[in-house]
Amino acid sequence: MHNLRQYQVPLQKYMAMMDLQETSERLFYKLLIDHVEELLPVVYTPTVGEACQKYGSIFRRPQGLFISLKEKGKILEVLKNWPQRNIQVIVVTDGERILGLGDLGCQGMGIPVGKLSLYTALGGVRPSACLPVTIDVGTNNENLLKDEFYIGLRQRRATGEEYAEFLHEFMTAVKQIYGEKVLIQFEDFANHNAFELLEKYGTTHLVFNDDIQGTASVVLAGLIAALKFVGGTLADQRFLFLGAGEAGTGIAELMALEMSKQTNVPVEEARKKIWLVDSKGLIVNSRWESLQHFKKPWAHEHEPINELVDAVKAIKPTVLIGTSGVGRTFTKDVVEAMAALNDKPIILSLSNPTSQSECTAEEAYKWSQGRAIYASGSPFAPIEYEGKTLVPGQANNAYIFPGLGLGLIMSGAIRVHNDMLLAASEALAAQVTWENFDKGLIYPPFTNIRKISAQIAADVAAKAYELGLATRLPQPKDLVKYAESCMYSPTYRCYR
Ligand SMILES: O=C([O-])CC(=O)C(=O)O
Ligand SMILES: [Mg+2]
Repeated sequence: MHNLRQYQVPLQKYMAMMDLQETSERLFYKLLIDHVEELLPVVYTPTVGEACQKYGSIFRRPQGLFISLKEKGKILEVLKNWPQRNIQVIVVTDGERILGLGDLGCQGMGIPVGKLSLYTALGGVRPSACLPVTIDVGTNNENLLKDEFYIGLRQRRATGEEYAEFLHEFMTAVKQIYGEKVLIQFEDFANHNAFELLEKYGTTHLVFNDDIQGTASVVLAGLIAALKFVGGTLADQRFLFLGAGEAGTGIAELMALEMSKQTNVPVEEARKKIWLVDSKGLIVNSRWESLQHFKKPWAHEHEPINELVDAVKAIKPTVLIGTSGVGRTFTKDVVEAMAALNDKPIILSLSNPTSQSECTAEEAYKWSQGRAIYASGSPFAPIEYEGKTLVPGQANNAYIFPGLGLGLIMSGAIRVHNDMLLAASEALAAQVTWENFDKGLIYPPFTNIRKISAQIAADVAAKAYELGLATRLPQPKDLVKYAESCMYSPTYRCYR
């Protein structure tokens, strides 16, 4: 740690950590686990974003498996080149929508690598059971196509049937070589592929889209925790989203599902409490014809509104959620409008990395006179406000996917079910204490994350058994203990 702390620049720390992962995996994980709050922002959001942007020029080793269009027809053989055979989790991207940074082509590899290191550090999945994959079908990023250090195919993205066939070959090969119980996490695909892939493979593979489902589960957990302390139910809230992509519609759907369960109303009814704004304004019925299919459930009856601030004033939300991938969109007048409507406005600015955050923690507190309940996707430092220290929480997927993945693996689950996501949310929310909330937190600190992951894993596994989706029989008696016993730990012997 002393060594690492010599570096002032986050990207240098990142490179030093990547070198360490290569040369001494155990030490890498030992550091990451023992200093999780300090090192998470280095190996993961936000620094991983910059690393992906510069991936070609800081390239040292492949780190994961690149599967390019040139290997069409041979994907099974390519998978066999990977030195490990006993794979339990694959994180795969095609690099088209890396965080809120857009198309980074095959430089998106930083994301599967980073996410899988968290599977190990936070969720205890053995490093050798993790396989990072980047599918290279080209890039539409002109700067990368011209960049002499770009490491991927220099062609525009394959689309349509060519893309679908290539992905299908990959999905088929993965099941053939690793079996039915390998978990495939889709990460940072563009909207136009993400929803379809999840739907298409959800019935044949153990798949999970972190941007749609992981984000949803984390945000729902934060809201359940917040309501535990401020009072009220989900159904009492009015929600407004800026951004109607994977994260926005994913969160909205999971919340509607939870509301429908809590209050026994049909999910279509619950959806009416949730409003979304996209780049063309409030999503309303009159836009129906031109809406992408995943936005259609959110079109309600209202006159068109273009500006977010006007939508806030018209809809009067109690909760405002930013998932647009565009930074600085929660402007002063937007936050002030939320603060005028609510005693304790809940404001979540979820876009990543930090540069894309809808507003900073300081802005949310300052513009709401310290009243906002705020969390962000990328971390912000604590803020002093009128003598009180307010600690912004991090509403990041990293709270959920490692524990969820462990739960799926340890129960031998063969499909992911929405009820498992709800179980994960409730398990996470249950870990938030009054002491956390008093500081402004709607998530527990990351320092206890391995315990939290074990709890999430146990509850997810319990749900898998209940739903008849678990294949590891008989069911272990104490699932928390069992989860803990399954977790990889980078231990060192003590010789004196
Ligand atoms: O990586 C993160 O911090 C969360 C995430 O999945 C994304 O922003 O796409
Ligand atoms: Mg992502």
